[in-house]
Amino acid sequence: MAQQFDLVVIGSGTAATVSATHCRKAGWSVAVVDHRPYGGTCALRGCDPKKMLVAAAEVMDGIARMADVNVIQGKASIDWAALQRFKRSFTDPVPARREQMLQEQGISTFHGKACFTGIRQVQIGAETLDAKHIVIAAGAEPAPLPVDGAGHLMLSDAFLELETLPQRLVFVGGGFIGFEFAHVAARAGADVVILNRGPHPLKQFDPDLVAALVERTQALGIRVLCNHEVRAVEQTSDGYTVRAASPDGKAVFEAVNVIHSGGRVPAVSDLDLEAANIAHEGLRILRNDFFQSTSNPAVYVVGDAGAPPLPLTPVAALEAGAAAANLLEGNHATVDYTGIPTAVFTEPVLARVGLLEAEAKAHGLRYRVKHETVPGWYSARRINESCYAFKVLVEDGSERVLGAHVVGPGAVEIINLFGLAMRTGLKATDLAYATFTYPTSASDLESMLP
Ligand SMILES: Cc1cc2nc3c(=O)[nH]c(=O)nc-3n(C[C@H](O)[C@H](O)[C@H](O)COP(=O)(O)OP(=O)(O)OC[C@H]3O[C@@H](n4cnc5c(N)ncnc54)[C@H](O)[C@@H]3O)c2cc1C
Ligand SMILES: NC(=O)c1ccc[n+]([C@@H]2O[C@H](COP(=O)([O-])OP(=O)(O)OC[C@H]3O[C@@H](n4cnc5c(N)ncnc54)[C@H](O)[C@@H]3O)[C@@H](O)[C@H]2O)c1
Repeated sequence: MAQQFDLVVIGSGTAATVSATHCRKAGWSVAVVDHRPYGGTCALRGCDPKKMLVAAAEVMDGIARMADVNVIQGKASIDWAALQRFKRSFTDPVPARREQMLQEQGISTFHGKACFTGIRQVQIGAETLDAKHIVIAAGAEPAPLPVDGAGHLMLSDAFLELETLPQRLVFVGGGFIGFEFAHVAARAGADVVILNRGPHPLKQFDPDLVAALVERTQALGIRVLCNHEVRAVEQTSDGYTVRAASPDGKAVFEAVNVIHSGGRVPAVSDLDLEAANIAHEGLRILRNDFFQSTSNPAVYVVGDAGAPPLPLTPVAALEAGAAAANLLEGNHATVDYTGIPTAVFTEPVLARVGLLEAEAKAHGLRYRVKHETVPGWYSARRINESCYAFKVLVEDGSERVLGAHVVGPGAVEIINLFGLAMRTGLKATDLAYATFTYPTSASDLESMLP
């Protein structure tokens, strides 16, 4: 006999938790299902564990910068096993706590892989759930790469769990994961190569600031090779051989581990979307502005599973909140993606909010721009940081901030302030009026305005 619910949510990550708890608070009967430990990518296999590892890299970088000016004497090193234990002190309790939190609210929790067996029906192993509504919050997974021996690629989940750090690593892809993990691994003493298919690594970011970060990355001993498309990974007696197509023909690299950092796609291929008449183009479910399937009105799709414009945790939460409001009160809530910041947690951080200069040009906007490289500014000098640059675009007439881009100390918090301005309609003149404590990264902001 099928169990009946007002709402079944597939996933237990950020998007799932937000939509499930909102609907439960309104009195709906709600079920959540996940086939992996409860908590989702951000808390267990993404943002949070990654930034625990970054914490050690930050300290190592600070020591290296101060040692360069003879302020720090002696050597420090990362004890990788201890770092992993420290990380697990955060991640290990997450699944039980998340499931308990849901259950305490009266949400039923299921374990197993869900797939559709009807318009409003989901199967989990031997259990059948009938639902008035279903939210797909199944997240994303590493993209299948057309690489011979792709099965040898280590996934980001496994990298974050490594008990010992291999001495030689190759990253397949120069995006978020490649750069963030490479910066951690290099600070922990590994020999690291990033191979990127196209000419532009981190292509979502300002190319001038990416160039500054690449220079800083290479100064750490990390080799960043563009126009290197990985074609094959072969197992050897002590690791792997990586073969890539390169401008010079073929390039060959040896590594103990080869890590997949070549992009992620919505994790919807096992859901049997056809069984529920859910229209899709490839792995992109067709949804309207209210996050509802265009072909099955009982189904909403949110977070990474819906291929959002920015596959980030805060976006998953925003979409799930809007979808829950639409489920409860009828379709009315959309998400404004303006002014949502994003950052690459290298050391130093590269961050962005709003439009790239090329996008502002393509939109035909009239703007002025200030782009400077400022390692001489006090915030950078104080910590002997050589990489500090920014680019800020302000629209002529309206004085709206169109886009802001920073690489360097405090970049992420500066970008958060620009994001606040963009989301709340503060003008560049308002930002200039603000008075921040000195000397801080925020107090650099005024000098960044064009
Ligand atoms: C290494 C890494 C680092 C990241 N760092 C950041 C960062 O610093 N900042 C940031 O904002 N974003 C970061 N992200 C992205 C962020 O983690 C995601 O955008 C966010 O977690 C998406 O949340 P979600 O709820 O949509 O999906 P998820 O959190 O991925 O949850 C989906 C859940 O659904 C489950 N599931 C899937 N299919 C089924 C099924 N058929 N049946 C049952 N359960 C199923 C999965 O097991 C998973 O638990 C990072 C991602 C990675 C991989
Ligand atoms: N700080 C953050 O917010 C953060 C951190 C990590 C991951 N994430 C999320 O995870 C997603 C996936 O991250 P990612 O780094 O895997 O993807 P990405 O899209 O950022 O970068 C993938 C890169 O791999 C390259 N590539 C693909 N196939 C290749 C091949 N065969 N050889 C060489 N290069 C190849 C692509 O050209 C691209 O530059 C991100 O889009 C982001 O949404 C976010």
